[in-house]
Amino acid sequence: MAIDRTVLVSPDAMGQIDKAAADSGIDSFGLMRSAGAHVAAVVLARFPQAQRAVVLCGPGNNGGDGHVAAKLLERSGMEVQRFGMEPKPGGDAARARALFPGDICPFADWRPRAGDVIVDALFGAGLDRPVSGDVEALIERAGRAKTPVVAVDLPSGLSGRTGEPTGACFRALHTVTFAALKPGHLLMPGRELCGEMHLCDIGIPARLIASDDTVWRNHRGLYAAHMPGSAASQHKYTRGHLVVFSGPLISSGAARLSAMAGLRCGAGLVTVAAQPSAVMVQATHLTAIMQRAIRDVAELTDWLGDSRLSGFVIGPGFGDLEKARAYTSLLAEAGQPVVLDADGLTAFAGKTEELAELFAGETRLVLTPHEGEFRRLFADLADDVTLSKIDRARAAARAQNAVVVYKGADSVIAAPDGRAAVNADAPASLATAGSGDVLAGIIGGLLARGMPVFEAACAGVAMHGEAARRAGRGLTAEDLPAHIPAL
Ligand SMILES: NC(=O)C1=CN([C@@H]2O[C@H](COP(=O)(O)OP(=O)(O)OC[C@H]3O[C@@H](n4cnc5c(N)ncnc54)[C@H](O)[C@@H]3O)[C@@H](O)[C@H]2O)[C@@H](O)CC1
Ligand SMILES: Nc1ncnc2c1ncn2[C@@H]1O[C@H](COP(=O)(O)OP(=O)(O)O)[C@@H](O)[C@H]1O
Ligand SMILES: [K+]
Repeated sequence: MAIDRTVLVSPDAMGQIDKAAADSGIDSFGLMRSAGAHVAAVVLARFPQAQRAVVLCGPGNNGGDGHVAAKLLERSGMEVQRFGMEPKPGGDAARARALFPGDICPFADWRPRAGDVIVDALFGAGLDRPVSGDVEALIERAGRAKTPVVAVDLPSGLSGRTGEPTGACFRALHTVTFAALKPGHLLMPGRELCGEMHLCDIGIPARLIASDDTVWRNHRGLYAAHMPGSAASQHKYTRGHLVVFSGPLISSGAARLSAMAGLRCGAGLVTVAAQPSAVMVQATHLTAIMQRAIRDVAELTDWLGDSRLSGFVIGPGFGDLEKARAYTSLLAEAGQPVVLDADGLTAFAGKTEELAELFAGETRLVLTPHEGEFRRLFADLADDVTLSKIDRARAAARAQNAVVVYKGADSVIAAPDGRAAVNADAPASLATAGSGDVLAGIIGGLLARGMPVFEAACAGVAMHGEAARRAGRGLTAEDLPAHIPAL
C-alpha cells in the first residue's frame, strides 16, 4: 500500500509509531537499512558527478541511517569519508556502524573540495537542543564552500515539530524523510531549509501512521466531497447570497476584490453593502455585483431580516473599527457564516473574549489573520516561542470557536475541534496588495453556498493558491478572480 503523503506526523508521534512498528514484529534495523538505501539512492541520482560523499554521522539513529548510506555509496564506487561521532552503543546505529568499519574523523578535519556532497545524518527527529559550536562551524564552512547538502530526515538544527531552527542549521538541497512528512518540512522557514523533499516508504504500515492524527497537508481530499454542486435545478437564490461590506470612498476597492472573488466562486448573488460615502464610486465600478447603501446599525438590522442572505465578509478596507464591531455583532445574531478579515480583525484587538461570546454555538466564523493581525489579536500565542504555527492557529481556533486561517507562505487552517491543515504550495506571487481580500471573498462565496466552515476555508486557501499559479508571474490581486471558475 502506498504511503499517505498528506498526513503530518510530529517527531514525537513518529517515535511512537517506530515503537509500535517494532512491537508489531517489524525489524527496526530493517527500517534503518531501507532509510539509508533511500538516502544513497537520492545522492547517486541527484549528484551523479559528485567526487566524494562527506557523510556526517550523529550519535543516534539519524547517524545510523548515515552509516548505511555511507556503506552503499562506497560500494557504488564513490569516495566516502565520515565525520562526526561514534554511535551510542547497543542500538541499531551501532549495528550499522559495525557493518562499515573505518575512521570517523572530527568535524574540524573536513577540508571542502570541489565535487563534495554532504550527507547530513547528524540529528533528525531526536534534536533536542541547539547544535554545538563545532557543528555550527562546519555548517558555516559548508555554506561558504557552497557544498550541496542532502539531509537525512531533517536538516540538522531544524525542529521537525515547529519548522524553526533551534540554532545554527543546515540548508539542504534535498531532504530524504521516511514514512510521513513532519510539520517542520512544510512550516516556514523549514520548508526552504529542506529544499526538495523525498518522502520514502521504508515499510512502516500505513495503518500505524494514519492513527488518529488530525494534521494534514492541505489537499483536495479534505474538502472535495463538500464542494457545492451545480445541479440543473438551481436558481440564483439557491446558490447563496454573499454580502461584502465596503469601507469609505478612499478604501472601497478591497470590498470589490472580495465581492468579485465571491461571485466567481459561484455565489448566486453578491451585494456590496456600502457606506454612504462609497456608494457613488461603487456604482460606477459594479455591474453583476449589486449594491445596497447601509448607513448604520438600524439600516443593517432592517436588512438582516432577509433570511436569504447566506454569508458575510466584513473587514477588507472597512476603516471604522467601532462600526465594524457593531456590525459584526449583528451578523453574529443573524446566524449565518461570517468571514472576519483585515479591519474586522483589528476591531477586536483586546476584545477577543467578546468576539468568542458573539459566536458561541455551532462554528460559523472564519478569521483570516496575517502575521501582524494574528499578533494584534493573540499576542500571548504569538510570543510563545515553544509553539509551532500549527499550535498557535489551533489554540486561537479553540479560544474563538472559529476556523482560523493563519496566513503566510505556510498558511495554517485550524478548526476548534483540533483539525488543522498546512497549505504549502501557494506561489510567492500572492504576496501582493489585495490578495488577502480575494481570499476572504473566495471563502465567503463558498460559505454562502452552504459549504461547511473548515472545508470552505481549506478549499478557499487551495483555490487562492491555484488561481495565483494560473495567473502567472506579475499577477495583481485583480487577476485572481478570473481564474477561479476553472477550479
Ligand atoms: N521514522 C522511522 O521510522 C525511522 C527513523 N530513522 C531515523 O531515526 C532518527 C531518529 O533517531 P533518534 O531518535 O536516535 O534521534 P537522532 O538520531 O535525531 O538524535 C538523537 C541523539 O542526538 C542527541 N542530540 C540531540 N540534539 C543534539 C545536539 N544539538 N547536539 C548534540 N547531540 C544532540 C541526543 O541526545 C541523542 O543521543 C530519524 O531522524 C531518522 O533519521 C531511521 O533509522 C529509520 C526508521
Ligand atoms: N510568500 C508567500 N507565498 C505564498 N503565499 C503568500 C506569501 N505571502 C503571502 N501569501 C498569501 O497572500 C495573501 C496575502 O494576504 P494579506 O497579507 O491579507 O494581504 P492584503 O492585506 O494585501 O490583501 C495571504 O493569503 C497569504 O497567505
Ligand atoms: K539530519
